[in-house]
Amino acid sequence: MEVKARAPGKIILSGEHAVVHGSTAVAASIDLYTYATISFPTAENDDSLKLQLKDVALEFSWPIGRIKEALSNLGAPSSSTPTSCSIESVKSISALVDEQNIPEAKIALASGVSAFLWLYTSIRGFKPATVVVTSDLPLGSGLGSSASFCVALSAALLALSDSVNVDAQHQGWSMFGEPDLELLNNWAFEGEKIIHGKPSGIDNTVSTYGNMIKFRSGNLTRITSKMPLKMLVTNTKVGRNTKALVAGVSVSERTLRHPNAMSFVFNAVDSISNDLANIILSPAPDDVSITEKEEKLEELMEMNQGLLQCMGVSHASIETVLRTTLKYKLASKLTGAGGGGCVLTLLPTLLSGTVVDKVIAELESCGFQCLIARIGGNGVEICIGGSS
Ligand SMILES: Nc1ncnc2c1ncn2[C@@H]1O[C@H](COP(=O)(O)OP(=O)(O)O)[C@@H](O)[C@H]1O
Ligand SMILES: C[C@@](O)(CCOP(=O)(O)O)CC(=O)O
Ligand SMILES: [Mg+2]
Repeated sequence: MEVKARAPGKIILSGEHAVVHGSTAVAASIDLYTYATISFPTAENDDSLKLQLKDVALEFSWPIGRIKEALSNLGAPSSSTPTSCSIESVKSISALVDEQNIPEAKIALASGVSAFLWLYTSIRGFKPATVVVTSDLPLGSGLGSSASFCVALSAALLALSDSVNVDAQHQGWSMFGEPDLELLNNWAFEGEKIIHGKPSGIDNTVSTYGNMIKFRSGNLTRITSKMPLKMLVTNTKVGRNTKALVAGVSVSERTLRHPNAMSFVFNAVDSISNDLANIILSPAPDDVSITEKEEKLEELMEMNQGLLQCMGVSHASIETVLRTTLKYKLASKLTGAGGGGCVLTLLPTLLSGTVVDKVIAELESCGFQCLIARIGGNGVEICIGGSS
């Protein structure tokens, strides 16, 4: 028996960082996924929990007895009640992760491994299994790999519990029902907290529900775009860590130093996100109105980028992408935590394919990697039997 879940990555069209401080943000799922597969030991004597992270070529194995000993305070698992990892459990889990000697160059992965251990033991308890994770997403680049990792794991784990309804006879990928999605999203948020420190919840929510959402203070509004939206995603390949950008060096510290100024910045972002959502939601019956709306979106993206710069999360590589796309009269903004990572560029409907090819060629000549993301699409899905 094998259970496989997949959860999409995301782009944030407007409002990253400010959303952590209570502003509205708009995000959409993209057709790049993280997959989590759980299978059970065949050998009777295999009493261990194994985690294989294929993208980073790392494998971990813990004897179940060792996990039980470290997390003896946990009690019976309660998959229907998402629970935060206590300070005491954080310490015990860190000890379990430290014992695995992750190479220094890959130490950023330790938080993901900790999130895995918390989700696994809280939802499934102390049972042996092998969990394999693979992803289409670049890790740590602003496309929400951490959230899709937590959503895919929560989905696969919950599918094996009594807390959700899954149709074991269904062939191929299937979606969860509404109450199950809420439970799964809340669990994924607990994992995302371990990776990010202080997440807003937008990434796990859009990965869970898919399509496009407006998000503010933990509440989501689903939105359906009334216009075609094509985005070029440029990965600067400059690595960074969301936790550090959210909490440490930049936004939160700047907010402490300049609370009034930053509250105006966050309010401006809130208005930009609401305006952006209204434009996307209003009907566009012909090419002229689509072009008008695209011009307004471009302006809002540029304004949002200016405010992200103001928050201190831009980067020289991001500025290079902005300058390059501007040469072709295209508007761009960073997406996700910034500090490197990915940049979004709106590709207007009437833009010729030749211009798109030229801008991509110029960006790639700078060492960046471009992709055109399909926006929207399903959120998390499950496949029992693992044939897909
Ligand atoms: N496929 C994966 N395999 C292992 N760890 C992952 C995977 N996807 C995400 N992670 C965890 O999430 C972290 C990256 O999250 P983050 O810094 O928030 O960037 P982003 O969410 O933009 O990709 C990684 O360092 C790792 O801990
Ligand atoms: C910066 C932030 O708004 C988005 C982070 O996205 P990512 O981890 O960089 O993909 C943080 C959050 O909302 O939790
Ligand atoms: Mg993340």
